[in-house]
Amino acid sequence: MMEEKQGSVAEIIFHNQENGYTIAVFETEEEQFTAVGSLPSCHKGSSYILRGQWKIHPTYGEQFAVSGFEEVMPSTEDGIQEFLASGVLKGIGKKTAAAIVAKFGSETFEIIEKQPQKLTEIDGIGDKKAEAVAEAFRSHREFARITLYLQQFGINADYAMKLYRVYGSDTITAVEENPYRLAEDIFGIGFKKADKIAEKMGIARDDEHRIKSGVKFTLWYFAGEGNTFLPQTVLCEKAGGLLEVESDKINDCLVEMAFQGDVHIENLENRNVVFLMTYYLAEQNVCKCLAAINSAGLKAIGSDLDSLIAVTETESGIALSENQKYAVKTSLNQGISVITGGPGTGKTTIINSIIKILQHSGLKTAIAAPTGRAAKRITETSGYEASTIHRLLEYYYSEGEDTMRFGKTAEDPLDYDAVIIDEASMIDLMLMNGLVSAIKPATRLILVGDADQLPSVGAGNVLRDIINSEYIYCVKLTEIFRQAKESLIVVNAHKINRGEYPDCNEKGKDFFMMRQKSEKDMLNLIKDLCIRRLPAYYTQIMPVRDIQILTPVRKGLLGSINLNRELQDVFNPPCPELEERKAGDRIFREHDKVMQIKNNYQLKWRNQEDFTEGEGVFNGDVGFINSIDREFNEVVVVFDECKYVTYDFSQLDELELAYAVTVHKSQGSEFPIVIMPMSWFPPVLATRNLLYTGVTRGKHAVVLVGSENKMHAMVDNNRITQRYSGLSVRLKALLSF
Ligand SMILES: Nc1ncnc2c1ncn2[C@@H]1O[C@H](COP(=O)(O)OP(=O)(O)OP(=O)(O)O)[C@@H](O)[C@H]1O
Repeated sequence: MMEEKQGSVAEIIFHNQENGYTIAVFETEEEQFTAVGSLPSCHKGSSYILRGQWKIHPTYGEQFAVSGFEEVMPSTEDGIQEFLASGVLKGIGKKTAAAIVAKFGSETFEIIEKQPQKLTEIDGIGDKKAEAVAEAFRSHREFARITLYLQQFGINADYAMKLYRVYGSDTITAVEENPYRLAEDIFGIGFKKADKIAEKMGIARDDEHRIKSGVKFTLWYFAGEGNTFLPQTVLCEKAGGLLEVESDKINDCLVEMAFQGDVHIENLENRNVVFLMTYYLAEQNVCKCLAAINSAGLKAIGSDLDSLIAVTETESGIALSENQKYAVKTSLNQGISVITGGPGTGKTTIINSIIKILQHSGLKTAIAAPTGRAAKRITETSGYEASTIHRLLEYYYSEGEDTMRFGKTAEDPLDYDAVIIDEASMIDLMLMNGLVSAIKPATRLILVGDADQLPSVGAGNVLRDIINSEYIYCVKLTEIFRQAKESLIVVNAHKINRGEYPDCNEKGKDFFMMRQKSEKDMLNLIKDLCIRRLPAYYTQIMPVRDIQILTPVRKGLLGSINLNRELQDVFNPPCPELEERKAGDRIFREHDKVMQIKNNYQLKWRNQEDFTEGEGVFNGDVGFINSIDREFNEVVVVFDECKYVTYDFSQLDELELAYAVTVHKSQGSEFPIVIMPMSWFPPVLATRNLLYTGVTRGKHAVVLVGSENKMHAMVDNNRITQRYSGLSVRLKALLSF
């Protein structure tokens, strides 16, 4: 039940300057209690009217959870003095506060706000300090007024602070003029939240700002699903459903948005399509750059290629097949080339050969991959130092723009004669745009990957679009080499890819199917495999680190959320020695295996082995919780066994438990042992493509648990989710030039 309390802060137990989260002891005339919630610029002695309700904390008992508040300015001289000395106004200590109140009494606030020059009558306060005190007081009052105003629209103090940081003293005007602006300007406020605020403000359903914001939200939402544009009819239908307005109104707004440069409308393959401007510009630029790189003259390779290939064959002891030789030659003779093939078809072998030839010819070469895990793997398998594409492009976080930028650009391009990118199927349109912008013509760009893997998480279908366009030379590798043939994982992956059912349970092999009928039995078997059966057979493994459960879905008994809950219980159960922290409906415990689920370019890490430091933790990075500190509200996670990253409790939404992850999230990673449940999953997800991607993540063993029929159904389901992307069409158009 909601209650209201008026009191003052007797003691601050915790206060986070960044988001205002506070735990404080409050005093009213009758009682003392602990209040918890967002109370920005809260100080000892501040008085408030608090709104909220009583909650029981399992460790700390009864607490008042604050949902709204109003600061009450003190009226007595003692109260004013305590306020001034509380630290709210920097530079005023106890002595100065006492002197000010002794001189101006109950008019103190009035003087500070309106006639600050009078403060110079006090010893130790000059003109500059007087103005600074006045400024701090005004902004404190202004923020209190803004917070109070925003509360009526359901905007809590945490968001009020974010708004105030962006709009400053114009916050109220900004919200009143167009609450939908918040969806674009404030991280954490999306269209739906902005729409709720607008509804409380009485803004009409067919208001122009509302429709434009809903259109952008729809385009962003579908970009999140992989699409760089939407056909106009689809956009009108989807945005119309969201906004509950007619298509005509949306079409009218679209025209205006196109004039304002928010969206781009064009006719692509005989239908009108709508792009968010950023994606349109990126697609255009990728085409332009690919055309420039493809047609530029190249620095010559040292001597004739056949003899150079022969040298690398002698060095490696591997005689390349004709197709492999063709791939090597193509990539060295063309501005851009693509080498694609499934597992064990010799991609790494070819990369090694290409690098050697480039080195023999004195050509400077860079090798990179879209993720840190993939880069690490290249370094391990090839012996050449590979980096992430982000690092190659010298990414940094631009404070002013509040976004990530690349240091390497068209103006300051990469200084290499060749750039080799592995795992190219994971590159999305925006990353490709960054990459090709920074590659100067006359550099060879060699894209290596498996086009049959799931496409990139981000928008675009870059590798497949490039291959389908036929604008760029592409070599397809199909032969599986002897050594790779010994692995049933490799052989079965190719079978799955061809639409054939995999062979299971050959003795002494690495690919197994363990049949179970009910989902509950599958779950129990997965747990048993993890804690008992697999560690007993593969005695070298560390189960939590080396066994990875991959599932198509997040929800349901066999979805990643529930699997994580169940596996946390067996791998890392509650224990009095282990600290834990609840975040939403998840519990994080010391030693838990966790995954970062968004790119954070600002998060700092420290390498405890070589004491280097840096910034940036990426979507898909897996680590372990080293410690949880309740006093400082911090969780320390170790990535790659040596990189320590500190998360504030308020950042825990960037982490998820990672005993089980979705196949989509596992792209680019390899795990010693992979377990995949084979149950009924929605057909849009349970595809051949997804099974293939999951199976190819396993290095030493793949165990499928569940129904063979369901596994067969996945192999039969050759549906490839259609992504709207214009890159292929644009590249095709270049063929006629
Ligand atoms: N021409 C060849 N003759 C004999 N063996 C070869 C040849 N090319 C590659 N191999 C061998 O085949 C195996 C797979 O090759 P490689 O690792 O290069 O493939 P890959 O496509 O990179 O595989 P993955 O995608 O699984 O990493 C390796 O053991 C490699 O030594």
